[in-house]
Amino acid sequence: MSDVKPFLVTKDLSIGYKTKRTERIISKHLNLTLLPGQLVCLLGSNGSGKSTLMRTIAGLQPALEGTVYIGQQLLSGLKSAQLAQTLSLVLTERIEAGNLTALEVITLGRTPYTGWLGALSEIDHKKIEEAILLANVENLVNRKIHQLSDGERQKVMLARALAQDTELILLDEPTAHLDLPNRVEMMRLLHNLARQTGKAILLSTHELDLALQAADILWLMQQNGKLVAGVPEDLVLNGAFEAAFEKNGFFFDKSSGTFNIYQDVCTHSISIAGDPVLAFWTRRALQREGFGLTDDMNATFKVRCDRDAAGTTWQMEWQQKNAKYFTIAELVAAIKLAAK
Ligand SMILES: Nc1ncnc2c1ncn2[C@@H]1O[C@H](COP(=O)(O)OP(=O)(O)OP(=O)(O)O)[C@@H](O)[C@H]1O
Repeated sequence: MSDVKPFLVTKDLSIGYKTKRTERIISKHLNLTLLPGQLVCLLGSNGSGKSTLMRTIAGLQPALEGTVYIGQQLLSGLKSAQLAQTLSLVLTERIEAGNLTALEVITLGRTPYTGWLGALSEIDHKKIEEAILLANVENLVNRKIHQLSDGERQKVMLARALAQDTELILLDEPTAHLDLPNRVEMMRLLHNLARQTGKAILLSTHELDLALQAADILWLMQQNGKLVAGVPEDLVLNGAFEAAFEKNGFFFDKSSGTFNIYQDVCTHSISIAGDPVLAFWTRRALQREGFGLTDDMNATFKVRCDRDAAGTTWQMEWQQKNAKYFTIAELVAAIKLAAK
């Protein structure tokens, strides 16, 4: 057994909403652990309870039952100043930062140590500088926060959390509003940060692909209210990942690690061999057309794709016939014709 001390532990935690008359349990019996240096992605379909769990862990809403330990201490016993030195929370909503510059917002991350408008010590300055470098926002520090793009502001808010220098960082949908390159960059940044700094990072996201690649551990909120935790690849192979997002009209393709919106509608089967990149994109085009793909040697159409200095070719065999094509468009057109 490892003797690494977790930064976060939940014991038999129930999360949800309570009024005088009603209680709505979103998830219960949550026994979760977050270790130093771990990047954990919290995934689940809309309304499954991700924000509720994040808010409960951050102490923004009470647990219905059970306990949350931050470090070795009970969350409910921590004073807000102590909590702010242990846990930082980055939300997606636009913050009201008036006319502040990015540097001033990042500096606010030191408030738990300096007090409101307190003088900055040498350590504070050092932590702010480190945070700016880690979050890669050197070029933004003198800009007004309200003049930044969503992606730029999101990185500044991460820098503020880093300046707060807590063991635990919680981020609610940090990639919302970002374009694809910035989503990839943010995930890579968070992945590297966990590794470099030993902080534990928990983020909720709808970026299934990126989470599968970047997370050390996934927390999957299932449709039945249960939460399954594990290494991404294990959750894919044991079907838990697929089950969390089960819906009619698409399925998770374990062989490519992507959700597939197409369903086989054609009875003919096709096998594809050869160059793996060409095979991948050929498969995509054929699935869109509704063809079933197989590894079976007895497939109706056998395609072999190759790439060399002369270019790309698709060789197809069917019913003792043989033909060669030079684009996917030509291949698909030929198969559609032959399959009629
Ligand atoms: N203040 C509230 N009072 C009662 N129920 C609430 C409250 N806020 C959220 N809920 C309900 O709790 C459930 C979980 O909501 P939550 O916002 O945690 O889901 P989520 O996984 O973050 O969703 P999304 O992916 O859409 O952001 C939902 O059914 C929601 O309607």
